[in-house]
Amino acid sequence: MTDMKLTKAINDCIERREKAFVPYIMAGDDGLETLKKNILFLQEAGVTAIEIGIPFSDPVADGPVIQEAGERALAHGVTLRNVLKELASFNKEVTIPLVIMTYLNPILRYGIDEFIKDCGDSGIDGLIIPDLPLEESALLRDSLVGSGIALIPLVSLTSPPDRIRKITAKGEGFIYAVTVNGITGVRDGFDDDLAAHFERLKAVSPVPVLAGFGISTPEQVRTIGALADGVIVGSAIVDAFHRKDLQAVEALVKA
Ligand SMILES: O=P(O)(O)OC[C@@H](O)[C@@H](O)c1c[nH]c2ccccc12
Repeated sequence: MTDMKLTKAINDCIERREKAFVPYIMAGDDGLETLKKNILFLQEAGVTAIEIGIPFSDPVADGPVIQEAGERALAHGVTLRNVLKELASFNKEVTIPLVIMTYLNPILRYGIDEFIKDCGDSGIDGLIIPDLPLEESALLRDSLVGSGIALIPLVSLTSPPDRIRKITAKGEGFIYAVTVNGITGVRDGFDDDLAAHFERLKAVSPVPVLAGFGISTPEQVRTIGALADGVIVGSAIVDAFHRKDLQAVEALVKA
């Protein structure tokens, strides 16, 4: 599915010889009213799309910065349901694609069909569900047909070639290429083999390939961005918003 809004937005960047930049924010960190403010700020700064994290009690893939942001959001009573409702309230002001990142459990509790319908009303263009393996993805994939919402797969550094082929073949929106083994968070160095890994991924993927995990400085945005079609930055953005350091957010976008 290369005609989805999300894929188009990234392909437009590639055509302009730019890289896609997708920041991750924790929905409702420091209160649900920050959601609109942060999304409109990032849109104004020129990001390609935004990944909106839903706080969850058992965030197995998240490092400390995102875990703590999730705990703050949960303390403010933020749920998948009130995030979608809030997004729907200012949907018309948002022109860039929005992606929801959530673990599977909140979707199952919500009810799959109702969730997908509400995503449509809130202007959601993609889903990242880290604990939904390819083998189980039919669960959602079938209900998503015709919705225009992309199911974005994650590919890890250790995925063997055969699995990479299977995952990318079903890829929608973009491929989320995880650049480190382990949890999200700030990191100093990357695998020497990263360039070759991205070459292999881009060669088989029908949709753009974005790199995420451990990218936290403008310098890393440039070096890792050069290997992929763009980057996803989570912990560094979450941290900068929490410290109200909007200049740091902009520096990452501009890189
Ligand atoms: O925080 P980092 O290292 O910049 O990585 C991005 C990441 O935070 C974001 O995409 C994300 C947050 N939680 C996740 C869980 C799984 C996969 C991805 C994510």
